[in-house]
Amino acid sequence: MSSAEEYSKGLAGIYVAKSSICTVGVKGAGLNYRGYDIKELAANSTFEEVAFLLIYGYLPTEEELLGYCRTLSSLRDIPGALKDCLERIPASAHPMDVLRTGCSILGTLEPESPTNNQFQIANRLIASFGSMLLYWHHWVSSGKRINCLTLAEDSTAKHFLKLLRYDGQEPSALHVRAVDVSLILYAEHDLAASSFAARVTTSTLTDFYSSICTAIGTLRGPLHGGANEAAMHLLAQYSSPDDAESGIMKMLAKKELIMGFGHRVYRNGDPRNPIIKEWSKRLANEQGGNMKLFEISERVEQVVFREKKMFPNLDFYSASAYSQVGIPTLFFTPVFVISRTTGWASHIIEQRSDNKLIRPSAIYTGPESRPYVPIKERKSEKKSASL
Ligand SMILES: CC(=O)SCCNC(=O)CCNC(=O)[C@H](O)C(C)(C)COP(=O)(O)OP(=O)(O)OC[C@H]1O[C@@H](n2cnc3c(N)ncnc32)[C@H](O)[C@@H]1OP(=O)(O)O
Ligand SMILES: O=C([O-])CC(=O)C(=O)O
Repeated sequence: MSSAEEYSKGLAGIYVAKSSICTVGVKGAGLNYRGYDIKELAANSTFEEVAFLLIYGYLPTEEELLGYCRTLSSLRDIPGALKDCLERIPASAHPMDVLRTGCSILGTLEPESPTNNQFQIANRLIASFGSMLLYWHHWVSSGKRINCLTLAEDSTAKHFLKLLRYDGQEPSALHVRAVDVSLILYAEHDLAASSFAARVTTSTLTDFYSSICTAIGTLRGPLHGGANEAAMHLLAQYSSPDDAESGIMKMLAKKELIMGFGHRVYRNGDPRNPIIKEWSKRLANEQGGNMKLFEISERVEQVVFREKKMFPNLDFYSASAYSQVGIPTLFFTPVFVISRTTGWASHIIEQRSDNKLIRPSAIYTGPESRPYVPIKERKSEKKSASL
């Protein structure tokens, strides 16, 4: 039993679970998914392979992978009742709220049961989050009811890009692979706030969808997954690397946070950053790429390192990479959802396999015990204008 003296704000440095899913910043192990180095996975595997690895615990054979890809393809369409609900969500809604809501509605239509188990729901959500988002997007932006199915052999990345553009054109192989690699990088990160939140929810023995809704809501904030969107808003303000340098210097002088920098666990760099940065540069060098955006990003990286010795996390160069493949800024964090559902699912499955209610304690700092004051004898203690 730990004591009040061992309290750690934000649970920093506190171990609260045993997990066999992933290592983050462990000396000598860096970032591994079930023992496999992220660099090797990003260079050689596909998102579907990594999803299988995380959910089922081992790398699939060729035949198993083929079967898994077929399963995901068969789960991409969404029920009519869900489409009806999506059509009622306003165009002004944040796309993360659309996914959180879509997940919740699917949970009412296809609830967890012995015939719809945790593995089936995990795959259903991985396969259909892109469909939910883009069905809503095309409806609210142009009144179009899209067909959420693309070719059976399309990967998750290709399905997403095809539905996003919906112009009948094939997305380039480079764009598809860039998104595929980013999905691999985003898939899992041990007890990041959203996965921890999912485990807390799971620990009450609730249903699978509730845990995923919790995780989406937690990922949405700019200190976590929402940082990729926030980083893009920041970069978009600058017209040149010099302009970016003076803007960042002003922010640092005011002690403002630079989104996409810093990390709770990594102290000397995020191992995913060089990989996504290389992809962002590669996209910038291609026809239609945005070299200026890459150069602005690189200058921001140099200035933040020079001034604060802080390094970019995965969210920073994901912003310029996603922007260059034509993903709208507001969809950056939803793409993170599609990928991280694999990690969340593996945490939900693991938590359930050896469950204990997660219920830590707080150090009480409120008033001493005091007598109840009858309402007629009370004087207002109001401190702020809002009630
Ligand atoms: C995929 C992901 O979710 S990765 C994380 C994405 N989030 C972001 O990029 C948001 C920006 N970054 C941050 O806010 C933080 O670095 C976090 C939330 C990621 C980690 O936070 P913590 O581990 O609590 O670090 P903490 O806030 O204690 O930072 C230590 C110091 O560095 C400063 N610092 C940390 N990150 C930043 C930043 N991005 N910009 C400016 N200063 C920063 C803090 O203000 C703090 O300064 P202080 O000691 O003078 O108070
Ligand atoms: O681990 C964290 O705190 C955040 C992070 O990098 C991730 O979720 O990928």
